[in-house]
Amino acid sequence: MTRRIAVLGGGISGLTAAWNLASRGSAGALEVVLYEASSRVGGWMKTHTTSQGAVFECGPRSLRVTGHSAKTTMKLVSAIGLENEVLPVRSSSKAAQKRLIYTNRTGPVQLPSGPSWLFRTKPPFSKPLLGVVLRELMAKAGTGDESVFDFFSRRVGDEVTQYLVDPLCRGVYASSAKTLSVRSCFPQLVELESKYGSLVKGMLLDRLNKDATEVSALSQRAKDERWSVYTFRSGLQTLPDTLLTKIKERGVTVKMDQPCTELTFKDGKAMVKSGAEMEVFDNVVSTVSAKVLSQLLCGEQSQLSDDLSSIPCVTVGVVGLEYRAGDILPQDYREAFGYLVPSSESSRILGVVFDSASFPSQDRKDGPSTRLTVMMGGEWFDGLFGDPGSVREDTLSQIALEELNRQIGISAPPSFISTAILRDSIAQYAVGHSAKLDSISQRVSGLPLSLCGASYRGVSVNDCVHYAVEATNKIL
Ligand SMILES: Cc1cc2nc3c(=O)[nH]c(=O)nc-3n(C[C@H](O)[C@H](O)[C@H](O)COP(=O)(O)OP(=O)(O)OC[C@H]3O[C@@H](n4cnc5c(N)ncnc54)[C@H](O)[C@@H]3O)c2cc1C
Ligand SMILES: C=Cc1c2[nH]c(c1C)Cc1[nH]c(c(CCC(=O)O)c1C)Cc1[nH]c(c(C)c1CCC(=O)O)Cc1[nH]c(c(C)c1C=C)C2
Repeated sequence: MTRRIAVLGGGISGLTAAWNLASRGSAGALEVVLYEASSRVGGWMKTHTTSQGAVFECGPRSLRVTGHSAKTTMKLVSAIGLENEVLPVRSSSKAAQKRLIYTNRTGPVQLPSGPSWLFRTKPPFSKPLLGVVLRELMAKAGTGDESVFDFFSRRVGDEVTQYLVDPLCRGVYASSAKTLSVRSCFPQLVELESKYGSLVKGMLLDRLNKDATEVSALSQRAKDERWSVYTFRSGLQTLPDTLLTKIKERGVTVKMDQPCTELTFKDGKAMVKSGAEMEVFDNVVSTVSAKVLSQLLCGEQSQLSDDLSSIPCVTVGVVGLEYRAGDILPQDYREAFGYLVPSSESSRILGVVFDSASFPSQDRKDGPSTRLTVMMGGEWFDGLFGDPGSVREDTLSQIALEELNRQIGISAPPSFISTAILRDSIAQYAVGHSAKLDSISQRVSGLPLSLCGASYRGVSVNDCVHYAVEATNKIL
């Protein structure tokens, strides 16, 4: 008998889920229907190409090659025939090595790299970092879920946490180290602490343990050629666009502009309502955000709905800028990845990506230019700019230009500006997140419902792909 499976959402998680079901399920055994609320696939993955050929990413701009979930993405990239479209950044390049932080006192300075940091005092730090390493080796392990800030202050002290760890939280979760749960945001580090008693010791010893994940030709190439991150020649949207074509070829029904408006369960079946239409399925894979899913469930699942609605998301403002000069950035850090601003600094922006440094081939084709992306808001969006629904895009781009002028002295007018307010775009794994996940998985266990997507176990594209494959493998 044919099993009917609904996938809710056509972002990278939903497309991967549909692809895995359609390519691994035996012929005729599964019927897969994907519901997408909007008129395009990709979700937050969205590329805009100007008429002069410059590529601007509205959401994600590069994918990591290290870690378990990165291998799952590279396997997918190979399986759908995109190997030749990959555009890597090598680890040896300045864009991979030079990541900067900005403080009002120092301006942009390079993040620690290499042994010289151990013995010399370099800004913004007040001492050489050798003392921090020794302290880390001796620090006591913590108990229970704690904030990223508490975990690192205990292990490496407040200064390194403030200038190194907190900016990283802003550059991945758009929020502060004080809000986020270390267990949910950096589970590998908590594991190293509990296994080895020290992160430094753990990182050194763990190198000896081989990752047993099957290595695809692409991840072998990434390893041999020492890639750091990658995108695709025409931008990241190549991935969802290609997945859409491939899932259609494999018989998946894709319902565009058809949001799921209600999800109910009866007698082991799931009923998906979209407007006036209702369809019955044997399983549903939800990849929409926890907040959206909580609104689709009706009265009988009120406790599950409450748990889901307690996983928040923040809004990020993204201002893409192009300048008609190759030397708009100061010489010292022109080739860097970009800079992040710690939460302790007064700044109306989170950080700036120097896109041209990582991917110069995506610059416009008719002469020199520089592409930058200013990221704004996150946890601080409403406090700085007001209600995301009422903020004007040109207000955000004006603030971005003012901060670029104040922070790194760029006063020239850009030749192109693209501004997007991405509402509720980055899930927040606050302290207590893992307890919420336990409660959610208990409540879901009796239902024909699988959950994946950025709300639960990783916000990166790699994690979204990895957990979509894992969730659908369980159904298969
Ligand atoms: C500014 C920004 C920068 C980022 N940078 C990076 C980066 O550099 N590298 C990286 O790895 N990650 C990055 N990320 C994170 C990553 O892009 C996202 O976490 C990931 O794309 C989420 O994918 P998803 O499919 O889980 O969810 P989404 O992209 O949110 O997809 C969900 C889909 O569901 C649809 N939908 C919503 N409601 C319904 C409904 N009722 N019925 C049907 N469909 C519905 C939506 O329209 C959407 O298409 C970034 C994110 C942002 C916002
Ligand atoms: C300033 C805001 C943001 C910038 N990027 C993001 C935000 C909120 C979102 C984001 N960036 C990355 C990821 C995926 C994480 C992963 O595990 O793969 C997400 C959700 C990638 C990333 N960006 C930075 C780091 C250190 C990472 C981790 C992976 C990697 O090493 O490449 C740093 C960084 N992000 C931004 C800037 C300006 C910046 C550093 C200079 C923008």
